[in-house]
Amino acid sequence: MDVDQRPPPILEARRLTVGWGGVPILEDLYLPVERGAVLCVLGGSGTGKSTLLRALIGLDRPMSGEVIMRVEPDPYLPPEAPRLGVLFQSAALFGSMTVLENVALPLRRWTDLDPRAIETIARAKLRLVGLESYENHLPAELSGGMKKRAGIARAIALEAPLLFLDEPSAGLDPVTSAALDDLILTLNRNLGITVVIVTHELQSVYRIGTDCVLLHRDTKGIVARGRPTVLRDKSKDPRVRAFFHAEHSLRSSQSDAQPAQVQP
Ligand SMILES: Nc1ncnc2c1ncn2[C@@H]1O[C@H](COP(=O)(O)OP(=O)(O)OP(=O)(O)O)[C@@H](O)[C@H]1O
Repeated sequence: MDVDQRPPPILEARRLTVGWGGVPILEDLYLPVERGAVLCVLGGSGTGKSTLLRALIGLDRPMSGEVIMRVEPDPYLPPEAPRLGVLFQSAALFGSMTVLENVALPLRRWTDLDPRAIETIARAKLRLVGLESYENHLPAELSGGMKKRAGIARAIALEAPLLFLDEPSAGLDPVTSAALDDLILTLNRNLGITVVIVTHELQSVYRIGTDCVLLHRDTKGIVARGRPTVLRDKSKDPRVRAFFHAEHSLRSSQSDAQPAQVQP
């Protein structure tokens, strides 16, 4: 018998049911996330991608099931400090603080480093995301893409090994969006950060995704899982083909069959 030599998943949702007001949106989900993956969560509008993300990061309590996160404790942080980073669609920067202060915030909250050390670390994170010249700007003075970069710098300020991104390219032009993809790849490949990303942008999925799950309203679950280009090219499932090829709409759930935006 083969013995599975792979390390256990860094994140594992087991028998997870999530929903609102007692009504399940996704039921009995099993979702392991491999260490080092860039997992794209895909699905039509309203299939529960954001709801799932909120449960995975512990922001909302699932109706049932559990989420197991296997990350090493950081000896320099208190045990209750977050070990995951999150970038919401809005980037959620504090408008009255400079970019540097925004990035320094988690360090001020969770470490007892002196202010100069905190500034040094925050500057290093800004350099990593290409915003070193903007540390004294206010968020309102940044473009959409820069705000996302600042949000990512803050999300990784505490060296989180897991990063969750909710539609990072929303509202960005294709060039800015591609540059953001490059940054996500750098974080993944150079720093080893595991990424879970909700996105509608298929070009981005093909560029950065090592793995993806396709959610579907009919089954309230995952209808396909695998490497995005493999699902696109090999799947015979009409729901998967509809999503990746925009060939036909689904008989049973019209809105769910809307394909992701395919750029030329
Ligand atoms: N705060 C909320 N309260 C009640 N219902 C909600 C809430 N947020 C989402 N829902 C419902 O849960 C379902 C799934 O929504 P969710 O935002 O998770 O889907 P999604 O796949 O992320 O959609 P989209 O791609 O349009 O962002 C929808 O029917 C939505 O109306």
